[in-house]
Amino acid sequence: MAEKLLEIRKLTAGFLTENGVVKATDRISLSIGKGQTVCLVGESGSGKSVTSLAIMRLIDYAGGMIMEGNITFRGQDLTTKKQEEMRHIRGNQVAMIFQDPMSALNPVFTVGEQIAESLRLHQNKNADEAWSMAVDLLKLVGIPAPEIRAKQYPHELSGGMCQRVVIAIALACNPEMLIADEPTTALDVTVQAQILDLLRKLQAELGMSILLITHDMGVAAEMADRVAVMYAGAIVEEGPVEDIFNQPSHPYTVGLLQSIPGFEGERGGELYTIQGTIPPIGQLPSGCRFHPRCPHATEVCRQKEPPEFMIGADHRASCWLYEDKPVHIGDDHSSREEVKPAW
Ligand SMILES: Nc1ncnc2c1ncn2[C@@H]1O[C@H](COP(=O)(O)OP(=O)(O)OP(=O)(O)O)[C@@H](O)[C@H]1O
Ligand code: NI
Repeated sequence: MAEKLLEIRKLTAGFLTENGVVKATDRISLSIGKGQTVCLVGESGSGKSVTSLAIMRLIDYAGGMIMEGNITFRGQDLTTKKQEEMRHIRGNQVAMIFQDPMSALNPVFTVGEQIAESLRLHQNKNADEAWSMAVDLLKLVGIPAPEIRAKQYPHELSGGMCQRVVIAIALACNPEMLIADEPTTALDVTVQAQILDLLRKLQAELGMSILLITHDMGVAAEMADRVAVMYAGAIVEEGPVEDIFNQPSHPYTVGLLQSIPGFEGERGGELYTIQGTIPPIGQLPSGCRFHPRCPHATEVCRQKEPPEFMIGADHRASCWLYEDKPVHIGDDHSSREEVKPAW
C-alpha cells in the first residue's frame, strides 16, 4: 500500500443543536496514501461533507466541532492545531474544491487576477511572475486561449470553465492533497466527464492525493483507488475499488450498486431502490444503523452495533453477516440474488 499521507482515526464530529449534541460522523477511520484517490460515497446526509470539513478544520466555522479521534496529516495531528496553523496548511498543503464553482470565485476580479492573487499569497511571487504562472495554470487545466481567458470575469466563462479555474486556484498552492466535494454535480454530463478526466490527468502529472466526495458510484468506479461507503455517519465498508465493485459486502453497498442504471443488479428494467430513508443524525436506530432498511437484518442487527469485519486483506465491512465466516453476498450474480429484497 502507498505511503500514508492522511490518516483519520475514530473521528467523531458533530454539532450542538436544540436537541443536544448530535454526531455527524461516528468514529470513522480512513487513510489516504500518497498519490491515491479515495472516494467517499453515500446518500445525502450521510456525513461526507462534514468529514471533509473536519479534516480541514473548517467545521469549527460551520458551528460544529471535533469530539473524538485524530486526523494525522504528514505525521502531524490536525485536530489539535491552532486555526492559524490550519490556515497555513489549507493554503499550502491541502486544497479544497466544491460543487458550485461560481460561488467559489469572486465576481469582481478577472480569473487571472484570482489565480495570481493566490500565487502571490502562497508562493511569494511578484505581480509579473504571478500573472504568467496564472496563465500557465489556466493552460494546465485545459482552458483554451489562456492569455485571453485570464483577463475575463467569471460570468464570461461557462460553468465547466469556472470549475477549471477553481482547480487552477487550488493547484496554485501546489497541494499534496486535494479534497473535492461533489466537484462535478452542478455540471452537465459531458462537462462532468471532462473535469474528471482533468483531475485524473493532473493527479498523474503532479502526484497529489485526492479525496473525492461523490454520491455517484459510477464516478467512484472511474476515479477511485479505494472506496469508502458512508451511511448515517459511519463508514460501513471500505476497500480497494475492485473489491467494492466485484465483491460488495455490506448490504448498503450492494443496494447502492443495484440502484445504478445498467448495473448487473438491475432486473427486468426495473431499478432497485433501497427501501426506506437515511435516519436524521441524532436519531439513529438501535444496533446496526442500517438494520431498518436491510433485507438481511436479524435479531443481533437490531440489538448490537456491528464491529468491522475483514472481508479481504484490505477490505472491511461493519456487518454481522461476516461474524463467523467470510461470506460474500455480492460475489457474483447468483449470490447477489440473495440480497433481493423480500417485500
Ligand atoms: N452546520 C450544521 N449544523 C447542524 N447539522 C449539520 C450541519 N451541517 C451538516 N449537518 C448535518 O450533518 C449531517 C451530515 O451532513 P453532510 O453535509 O456531511 O452530508 P453529505 O453526506 O455531505 O450529504 P450531501 O450528499 O447532501 O452533500 C446531516 O444530517 C446534516 O443535516
Ligand atoms: Ni455533502
